[in-house]
Amino acid sequence: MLQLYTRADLNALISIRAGETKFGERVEILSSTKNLVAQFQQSNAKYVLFGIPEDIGIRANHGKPGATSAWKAALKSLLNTQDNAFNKGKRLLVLGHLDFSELLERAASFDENSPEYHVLLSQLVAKIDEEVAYLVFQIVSAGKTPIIVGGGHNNAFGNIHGTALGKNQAINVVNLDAHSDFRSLEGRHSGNGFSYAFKKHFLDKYFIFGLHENYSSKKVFKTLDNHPSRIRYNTFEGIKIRHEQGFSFQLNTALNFINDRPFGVEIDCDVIENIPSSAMTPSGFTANEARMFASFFGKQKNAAYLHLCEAAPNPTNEQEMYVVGKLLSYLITDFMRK
Ligand SMILES: N=CN[C@@H](CCC(=O)O)C(=O)O
Repeated sequence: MLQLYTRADLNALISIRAGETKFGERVEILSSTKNLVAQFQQSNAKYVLFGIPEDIGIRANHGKPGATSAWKAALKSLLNTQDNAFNKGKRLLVLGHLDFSELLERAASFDENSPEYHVLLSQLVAKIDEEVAYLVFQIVSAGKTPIIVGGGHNNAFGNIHGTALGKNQAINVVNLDAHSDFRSLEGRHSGNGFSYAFKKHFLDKYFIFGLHENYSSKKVFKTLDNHPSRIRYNTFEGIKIRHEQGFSFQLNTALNFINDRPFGVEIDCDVIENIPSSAMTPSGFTANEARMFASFFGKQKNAAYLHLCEAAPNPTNEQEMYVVGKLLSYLITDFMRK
């Protein structure tokens, strides 16, 4: 269920300072969930931000839980950036979050040792898919660009589905990720959002940017290689370790591949070095390279949404919450820059 935020909710997160205006003081909000599409249409904001604090898809994919806390960290950090000529709060409508606490409770009640455990979790993920897709559809059909903070990468499926319905056509996606998330159609989880979207014809062309060569199976590579006109990828090792390809050149290669129709922009934080996530890595793109990616694709006319997912800061660790919040807030504001 969509949980809207009031001005008071946002103000409680903002450190107001005399003589300065914080980004959060300028963002738009909504006061009712009625007629969302009409309300979005009336808004002057180009972007609509919402969170998906859940990690059920990650659990269903045998991953390390914890992605529920990224949204809280991101929102606080974003609202406290400065509002200025570069960084304009009025361009963003902060909607709220999809509240899946009931599903999270159900997931926590399942017996991890039961042979049915992952199947039951997948069924909950399919419910999350429906709500994500419906909300994204409403935002996109009102002509706005959703910015979504997860949550697991399972939510790519709802994003692609909702955007395709809102645009009345299959869409393309560029995904900055160590993994393709193109696993088998074995029940929904965070490792198969793109394969399901492809199978259901919501996803036309898919470019994976920065795959880690050690973490995709032969089977997955074979599946990706089976669709050369619709699926392309480069690898982190090819770009950053062996220097076979330049980062900027690859940004343009990916854009040329996906720019023939609206495209989604996905960033899985497990591609960024030392960021707490289900598949945290000491070797990956830097925060600045992820920022370049968000900025580069955010500027494109066909950019239809931004999804930041899989960051999993420990909510009791202030330092982790601070670092992840700041990273996500940079990525959001880079994407929004003109
Ligand atoms: N979305 C992530 N997908 C990775 C899982 C990484 C992990 O959580 O360990 C995958 O399926 O391989």
